[in-house]
Amino acid sequence: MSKILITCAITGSIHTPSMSPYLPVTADEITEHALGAAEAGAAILHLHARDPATGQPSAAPEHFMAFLPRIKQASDAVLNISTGGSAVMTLDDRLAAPKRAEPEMCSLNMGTMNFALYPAAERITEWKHDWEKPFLENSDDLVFKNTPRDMTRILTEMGVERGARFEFECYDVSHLYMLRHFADRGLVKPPFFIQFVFGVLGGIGPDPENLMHMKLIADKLFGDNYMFSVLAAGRHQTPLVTMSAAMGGHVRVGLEDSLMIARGQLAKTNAEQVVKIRRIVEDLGREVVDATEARAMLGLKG
Ligand SMILES: C[C@H](N)CC(=O)CC(=O)O
Ligand SMILES: [Zn+2]
Repeated sequence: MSKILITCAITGSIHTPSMSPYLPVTADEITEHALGAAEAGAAILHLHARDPATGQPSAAPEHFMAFLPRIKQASDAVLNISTGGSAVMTLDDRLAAPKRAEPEMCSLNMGTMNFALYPAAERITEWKHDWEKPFLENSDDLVFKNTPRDMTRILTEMGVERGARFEFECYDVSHLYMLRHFADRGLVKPPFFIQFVFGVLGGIGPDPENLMHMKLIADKLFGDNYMFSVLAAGRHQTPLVTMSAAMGGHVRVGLEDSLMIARGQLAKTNAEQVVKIRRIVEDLGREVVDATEARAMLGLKG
């Protein structure tokens, strides 16, 4: 089986500080977690920022620039900056930091969808910050917006104008057809790095049959011109990313996607999840690629 690419998503914009004392929030914490994940074998670091005082998801370029140069200086890992940000942010907000940082890679969510986080609120009894409870509870009426016009703008301003390549986040089969549409329009060039996303309430369910189906349709739409990776939320993370590795795919882990390292046990670092998945994929006979190989595989600007 081919070599395997590990992505680590360091902090995200879904989990909140009251869910885990180990969620990195400050620039120091995000830098430390990112370097630890890279050291453990993650070739790509997927990055969001937070307000260091409150832990609230932030689009502010200064919050990103407080850790990006430090990570870049200390590691050759590929930096992948989110353009998804958080569903409560405008597109201008979401693009501010990526346009400022001009990274090699950005994420791109391939559609508009419900993004329900409120079930998580029901498990929390003590809140660290006032913003957390309303943020989670109001997600029952939250829409993550990425219309074809929004996606065209992101592809143009980050891809065409700044040379970034993309982690295409596909939360459903329909998102694969949307990517095909943009490929037919020549706005994206192969090889396509497609992240199958499972377990977000509003997207496709975290079932192995859905992973098989997503791959079946991606094979049909993109032939050999794509690589797939899998991420899955919470307790679905290890089973589904392991399945991806067994199917010849790539994997994404990190505290953005799951706060756990085992049933009922919080992960203390992002690196712990990278070490765990690395052991599993190497036991499956896969060879983990480093950042240089990842750049060659994905055709990054370096
Ligand atoms: C489910 C993940 N939060 C997908 C994600 O990482 C989206 C993005 O940042 O653009
Ligand atoms: Zn993200």
